[in-house]
Amino acid sequence: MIEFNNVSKSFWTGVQRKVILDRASFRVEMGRSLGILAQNGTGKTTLIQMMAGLEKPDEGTITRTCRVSFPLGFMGGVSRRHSAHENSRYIARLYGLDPDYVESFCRWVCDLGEYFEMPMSVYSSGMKARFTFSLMLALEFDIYLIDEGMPSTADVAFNRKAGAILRERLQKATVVIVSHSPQTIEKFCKQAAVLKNGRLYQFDTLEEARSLYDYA
Ligand SMILES: Nc1ncnc2c1ncn2[C@@H]1O[C@H](COP(=O)(O)OP(=O)(O)OP(=O)(O)O)[C@@H](O)[C@H]1O
Repeated sequence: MIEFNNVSKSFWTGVQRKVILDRASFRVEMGRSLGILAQNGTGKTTLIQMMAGLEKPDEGTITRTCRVSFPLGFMGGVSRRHSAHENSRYIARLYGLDPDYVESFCRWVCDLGEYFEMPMSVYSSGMKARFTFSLMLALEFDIYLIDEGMPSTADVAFNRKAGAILRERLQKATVVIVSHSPQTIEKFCKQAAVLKNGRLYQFDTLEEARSLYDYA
């Protein structure tokens, strides 16, 4: 479970205060994947980073009682000077997992060919996205955090493979996806919420969430 209790978060831009959350309280329960709809620039990334513990709230508390992933696409902990091969083994050791398993899983999922042995600094953004996505799937989490759906890669074969693995993983794990697109959310979640004006409005169905979202 991830619980937000009276959480506020805002940024001072030098001109105005940009409010992301205003004393918001809500829960993400295990086994109930949640899609959060929000317009661009309203705080999707900030919210998911708070869930992961990468961004601190200004006020209130965030409690995690299970294994919560880093957000999909997050490059922290990955060294650009090292290859995907080295990074996957290193991260496996940090998480107490078998480096051979994590390396071979990532090698298979991201399908980078000879680039798997080259420093990540030479990867394209699509290659980096493929590697961090495969790494997230290789590690065992109870809740997976995903910012804007699948990695931004034009590689159709990868998208299909990664999507299939994610759907299989979701039979046991829970996912939180933040997106501006209801189409992205409906692929993975039945329950949905809308982030708007510093509040998170939770609904039982995506249709209900959509009616508030479309009204905006
Ligand atoms: N450190 C910061 N200082 C000032 N403003 C910030 C900071 N971080 C984020 N913001 C602003 O807060 C708002 C929310 O940012 P965030 O990246 O969470 O939004 P988002 O919904 O993920 O955006 P997008 O859809 O464009 O990726 C944006 O207006 C952004 O410019």
